[in-house]
Amino acid sequence: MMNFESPADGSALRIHNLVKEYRAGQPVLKGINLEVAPSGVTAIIGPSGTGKSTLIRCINRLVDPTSGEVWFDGQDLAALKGAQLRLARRKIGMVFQEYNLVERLSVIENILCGRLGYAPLWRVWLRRFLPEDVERAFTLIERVGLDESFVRRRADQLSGGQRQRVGIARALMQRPRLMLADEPTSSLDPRTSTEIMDLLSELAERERVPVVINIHNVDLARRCAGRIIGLANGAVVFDGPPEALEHAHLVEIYGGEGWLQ
Ligand SMILES: Nc1ncnc2c1ncn2[C@@H]1O[C@H](COP(=O)(O)OP(=O)(O)OP(=O)(O)O)[C@@H](O)[C@H]1O
Repeated sequence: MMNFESPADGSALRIHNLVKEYRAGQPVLKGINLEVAPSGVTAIIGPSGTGKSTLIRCINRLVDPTSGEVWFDGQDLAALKGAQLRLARRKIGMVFQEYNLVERLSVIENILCGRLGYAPLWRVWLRRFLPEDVERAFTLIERVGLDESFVRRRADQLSGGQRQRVGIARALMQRPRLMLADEPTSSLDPRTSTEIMDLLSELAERERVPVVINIHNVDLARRCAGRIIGLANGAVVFDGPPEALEHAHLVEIYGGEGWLQ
């Protein structure tokens, strides 16, 4: 078998022959092979139910792959367990469609939650964060386009776009080596979706972190990603820059023709 142990070849992530079956004999992912460069935005597009979320979640092990390898930072994430998996996971920031904020906590506390994987339990329990973590949380509030007036606002008082900005800041708080975003704009209006995608793309460059995003909106994927991966029926059917994504590819990915006219 080929061995993809090291990212010394310049990839941040290498996925080899990844298979996921929720039911035995019915693979949702049918042997995915992918490499993600250490910078830039990669968008995964494809019809509903084709396995985009499953793919993203197999990377950080919110879903356990059935077989295959996920090489990241010198380790096969698919093979890790317990403490090793927790350590590896904290290097991967995750942004969710429904934000996954703690509603009754303030913006700053939600952002500081990004450090939970690093802090000893007693600090978490007493909510005593290190001054440098608090300072970084303040910096990130501005970096994601909010201002200091948001610091003490509770998460349940925010709009969808503001919540997603907090979700992104929380992921960045981990100082991640890779960011995953699972349909981060699906609950947002078109203008806010564009702003959030532009923000992710700007942060990918500024924070020098590769970002992999599942997204339904092909126009937004084209606008913000340097690379598009088209999934259909659990397999990669397109992999290239936005300029190379043509009508025929969209027909292959989504099927049919009428919707494209
Ligand atoms: N926990 C689960 N148990 C069983 N089947 C699941 C589970 N999660 C997802 N599936 C199935 O796996 C397939 C792929 O789902 P997945 O959510 O990965 O697709 P997707 O491309 O992200 O879809 P969408 O764009 O609608 O979110 C679907 O048929 C779905 O019903």
